[in-house]
Amino acid sequence: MPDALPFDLVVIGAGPGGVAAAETAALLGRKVAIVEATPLVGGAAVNTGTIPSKTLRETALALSGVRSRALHGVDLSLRRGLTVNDLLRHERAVKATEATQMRARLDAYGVTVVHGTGGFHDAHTVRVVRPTPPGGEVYLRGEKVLVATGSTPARPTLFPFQSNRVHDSDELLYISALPRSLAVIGAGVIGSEYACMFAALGTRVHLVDGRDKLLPFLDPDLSAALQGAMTAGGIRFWWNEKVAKCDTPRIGETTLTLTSGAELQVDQVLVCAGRSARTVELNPAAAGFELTPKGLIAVDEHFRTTVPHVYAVGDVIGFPALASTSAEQGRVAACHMFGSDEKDAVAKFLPAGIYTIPEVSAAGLTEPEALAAGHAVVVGRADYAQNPRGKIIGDKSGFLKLVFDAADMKLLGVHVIGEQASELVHIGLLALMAGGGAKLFLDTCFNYPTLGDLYKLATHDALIRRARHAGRIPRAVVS
Ligand SMILES: Cc1cc2nc3c(=O)[nH]c(=O)nc-3n(C[C@H](O)[C@H](O)[C@H](O)COP(=O)(O)OP(=O)(O)OC[C@H]3O[C@@H](n4cnc5c(N)ncnc54)[C@H](O)[C@@H]3O)c2cc1C
Ligand SMILES: NC(=O)c1ccc[n+]([C@@H]2O[C@H](COP(=O)([O-])OP(=O)(O)OC[C@H]3O[C@@H](n4cnc5c(N)ncnc54)[C@H](O)[C@@H]3O)[C@@H](O)[C@H]2O)c1
Repeated sequence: MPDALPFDLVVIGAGPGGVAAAETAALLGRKVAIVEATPLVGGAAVNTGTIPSKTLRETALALSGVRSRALHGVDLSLRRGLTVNDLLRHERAVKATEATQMRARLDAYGVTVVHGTGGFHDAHTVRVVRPTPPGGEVYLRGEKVLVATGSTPARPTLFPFQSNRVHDSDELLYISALPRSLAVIGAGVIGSEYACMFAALGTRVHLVDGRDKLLPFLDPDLSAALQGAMTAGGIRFWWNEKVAKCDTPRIGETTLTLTSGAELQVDQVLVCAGRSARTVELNPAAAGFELTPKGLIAVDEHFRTTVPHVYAVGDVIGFPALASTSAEQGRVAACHMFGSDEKDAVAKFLPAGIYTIPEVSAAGLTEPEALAAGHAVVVGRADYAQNPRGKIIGDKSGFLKLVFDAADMKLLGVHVIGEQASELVHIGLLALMAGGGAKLFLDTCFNYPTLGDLYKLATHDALIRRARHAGRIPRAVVS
């Protein structure tokens, strides 16, 4: 082995987890190297997953006229001449800019970016195989090593991915034609988001899932509302179904035979059946740790593996496997390994933002979770249609649901479905972080007209329900 270049920290994988750890360690004055297998930094978040899918959604909303159709009598639909390039152009521009900016930030922080595939040579040394040409190997020695190699789409063997009409979520970004009809396999977050996007573009979408409920971790009111909106948007759900057979003739439509015997004829197939941790090139045995039976890396609350100077964050450690939480974990790991108390734990409340059409977002407890935890619960709901900004943007079905502890009116959970849900949730998220509740929302003066004002309306609703329950408010007498 040639001499290894010495660093305080060697990070393997430049997705949100690895980049956040590298930047944090650099800010703490440490000498950091980050190894990335692809030519661009940013990982799945920037290059194949989060940013691409959200950009495609935005483009689809604009091109299809879905947003403008909600406004009275305005239809700006451009769908007729839509090509796949119209859809993908903005996505390519946004992700390229984001990756370039992220790389520039790493350079500015003095982080050494090494292009190549990293794996353990021994517990402190990472061997990097450089892409050819020019090829070759580089060895990096880290006092600490952090693994943030992320995940790749699961590819069930039943599906002929060699066909150019059967895709996983990475390949979807290279389709050559918009699907006339599409079977999406897996109604998880990725499948639901892409199903909505294609339905908005006018593709006939079938959404197939082995389970019987849409995104079961959501508050049931939101899950039901989302399923209703997706159905109204033209998506056909196939619950308790898996694909038993997928026939892709060279010419003509693909036939999917489902476990019930039902047959679907579709133009293209998108498989979104979960993701697998990427550890194939890692060689963890050389570092002295093993993978779990599910192929993940087990860590403690500081994101340390069983080898104390080796840490792991992000998708490679499993749930919740989000860009937001991966970055959060990266910061905690970097602070812990260098003895900083700047950030000693991940945030107590982690939000979920799901970019379906309509968008859904939540933080804290759902109503059933709050009840199961023994709280006396009162909920407050406010519909976008009751709010002037909601009327202006033409969102007739969105709503905000707040879950309070009826005893002290502290907020336990916030749930939003509708335009800008993933932004609107942050008001409730901050209230959760601050231990606030009804008083905070009533004391706050919100801009008018804004969706933020829904917090006041939902709080009033909860207070009225609570007072009614206690018999303190008489019902209005209708004459
Ligand atoms: C379609 C889709 C949509 C998503 N939408 C959202 C969303 O809206 N919000 C959200 O929060 N999350 C979203 N996610 C999830 C999010 O993208 C991931 O949770 C996040 O990117 C994980 O970050 P990471 O740092 O763990 O790994 P990744 O982002 O996967 O990055 C890992 C990096 O490591 C590199 N690598 C792997 N092995 C090696 C090696 N041996 N040597 C060198 N480099 C290596 C890879 O090339 C990659 O660049 C989405 C994911 C997908 C697929
Ligand atoms: N907005 C966001 O936060 C966001 C967006 C996209 C992805 N992500 C992350 O990406 C990860 C992966 O998402 P995903 O949607 O691929 O996985 P997932 O595990 O969330 O969902 C997979 C779905 O596919 C179904 N399924 C699996 N195999 C099947 C089969 N053979 N036939 C029918 N149904 C089948 C499962 O029942 C499940 O509902 C998640 O961890 C998620 O957190 C997050």
